[in-house]
Amino acid sequence: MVDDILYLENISVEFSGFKALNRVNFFMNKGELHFLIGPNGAGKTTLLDVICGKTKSTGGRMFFQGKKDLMSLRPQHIARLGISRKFQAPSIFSELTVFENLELSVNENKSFFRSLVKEADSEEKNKIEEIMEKVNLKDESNTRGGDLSHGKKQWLELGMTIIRDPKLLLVDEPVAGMTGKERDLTGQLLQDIAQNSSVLVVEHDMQFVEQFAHSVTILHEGAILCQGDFNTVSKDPTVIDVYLGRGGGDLHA
Ligand SMILES: Nc1ncnc2c1ncn2[C@@H]1O[C@H](COP(=O)(O)OP(=O)(O)OP(=O)(O)O)[C@@H](O)[C@H]1O
Repeated sequence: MVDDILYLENISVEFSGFKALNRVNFFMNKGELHFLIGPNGAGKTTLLDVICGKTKSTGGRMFFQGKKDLMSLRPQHIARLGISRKFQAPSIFSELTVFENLELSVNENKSFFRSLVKEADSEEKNKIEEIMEKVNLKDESNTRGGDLSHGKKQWLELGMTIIRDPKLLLVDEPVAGMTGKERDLTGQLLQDIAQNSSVLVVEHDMQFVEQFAHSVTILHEGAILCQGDFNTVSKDPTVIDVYLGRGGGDLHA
C-alpha cells in the first residue's frame, strides 16, 4: 500500500434499492494516469462522486495516500487534502481573460471577492505563465474565456484545476467534442500532469484510452470487471463479452 494514492474497499452505493456500486474494490498508484471505463450506467460517475465526497458509500473503507480516511469527510475537506475534480462541461468565467481566470484560481485560500480585487503577485504571475504554457494557452493570455474554442475552454479549466497542485485529479470525459489534434494534445497534457499528480479519468473514447492510459479499470453494472494495462484488459473474455454484448464492438477502436 506504500505507493497507493487511493485505496477503496467494499464501496457500495444504492439509489432507492438500486445498487449503483456493489462492493467495489479499487486502488491507484501515485503518478498514474488511470482510466475508468465501462458501458453507460456502469457506475463510473458515481465512483468519482464517492471519491470526492459528493455521494456517500453505505459501507467499506476509503484511504488517500495510504493513511487519510476519506469516509467521514465532507467534499470541501476532501478537496483541501488535494483531490480535485474537473467536470465534463467547462465552468470558466466567459467575460474574464485566460490570465484572469487563472488568476482567480491561483490561490484557493483567497475569497472569491478578494481574488477579484487583488492582482496576482510576481510569484503567482510566474505560476500563471507556467500553467498557460503547459495547457497550450500561452498566446491566448488576453483572450476572453467565452471566445475560446471548446477544446481550449477545456484546457483553461484543466489549467485552473492544476494551478492548485492537486495530488489527485479526477476528470470526466476530457476529450468529448474535441478535434483529433486537440485530443492528442489533451492526452499529452494529462500524461504531463500525471508526472507530478495522479490522474483518474472517466472516458468513453477507447482510441484515446488505448493511446494514453497507464492502466485501466473496467466497471460493469456497479462492479469491477477487471483492472490492468490496456492490452491485458482488452483481451479479457468477460470484457469482450460486455462490450460486444452491448453492441459497443471491440475495445480497440
Ligand atoms: N442520483 C441518482 N438517483 C438515482 N439513480 C441514480 C442516481 N445517480 C446515478 N443513478 C443510477 O446509477 C447508475 C450508475 O450511474 P452513473 O452515472 O454512475 O453511470 P456511468 O457509468 O457514469 O454512466 P455514463 O457513462 O452513462 O455517464 C445508473 O443506472 C444511473 O441511472
